[in-house]
Amino acid sequence: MTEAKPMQMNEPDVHFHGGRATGPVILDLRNISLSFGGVKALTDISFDVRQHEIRAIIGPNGAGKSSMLNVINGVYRPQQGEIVYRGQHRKNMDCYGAAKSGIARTFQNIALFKGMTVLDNIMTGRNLKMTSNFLLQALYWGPARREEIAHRRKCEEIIDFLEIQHIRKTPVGRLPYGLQKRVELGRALAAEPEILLLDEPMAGMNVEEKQDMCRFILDVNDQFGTTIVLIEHDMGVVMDISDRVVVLDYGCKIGDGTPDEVRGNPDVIKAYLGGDSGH
Ligand SMILES: Nc1ncnc2c1ncn2[C@@H]1O[C@H](COP(=O)(O)OP(=O)(O)OP(=O)(O)O)[C@@H](O)[C@H]1O
Repeated sequence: MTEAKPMQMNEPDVHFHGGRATGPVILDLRNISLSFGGVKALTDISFDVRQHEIRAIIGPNGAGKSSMLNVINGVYRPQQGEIVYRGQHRKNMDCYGAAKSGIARTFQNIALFKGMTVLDNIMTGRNLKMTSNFLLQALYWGPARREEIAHRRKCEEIIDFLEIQHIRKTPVGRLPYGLQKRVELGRALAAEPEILLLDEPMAGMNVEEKQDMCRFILDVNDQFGTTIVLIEHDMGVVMDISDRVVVLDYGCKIGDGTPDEVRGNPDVIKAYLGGDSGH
């Protein structure tokens, strides 16, 4: 994979959160409102994401977290507000366009091809990068063959990085849940995204699996320079790995800042302790 240039201390617009450097704003969500019929999923939400940042979105069930990720990757179009991505006002972008522009995501419920091997699942993440036409691919001839070899090499690099060499030929459906989540991360990484959206990457994992996943998220961010936006319910994980945290409740933003700032925010404490959110 292409390694990111290390962030220079004297670059303009470089910020430090918890000792790690983040760059200028890469994604700016301004006054986003989204409803489904009478249900207001998001009301006037604004926050930004800096390059190379690990940005968490937290909040009780039904707070609007997944809807927010779906707005970022073009699955939902908000009725109000604007999205500025890499300095450009993004209009009418669907999820294909978002993926093409460098935004990849994983899902709350694993969305892999269970009968296919780990390697083949990760290869599906390269689809957008494939340039040779269908006929050449079918004939497996010339440029198509060279291209496929290059894509496979990239996938093997990801497999090594995620330490899943031993299961590369195993059908995904036979793997334990924690490893399936890791394969899903691998598929998203295969697209070489600039921004990676992770929807509850640790859900359903045991402590050891969570530790592994945390390490991989930090390594992806560190070694490839990938900006990460994640939804996570495990507060220990969120507070440990995030640079900044945005807190939603009933579709409204009630907190935004460093883990320490958010931890001390009375509205956040009330949302988590005052209601029956179950967290
Ligand atoms: N496709 C949809 N159609 C109708 N209502 C929806 C849809 N998607 C989300 N909602 C509603 O929008 C609100 C926010 O839901 P969302 O799934 O974004 O919350 P969440 O914070 O991700 O919750 P959870 O932690 O339970 O995953 C909820 O009231 C939900 O019922």
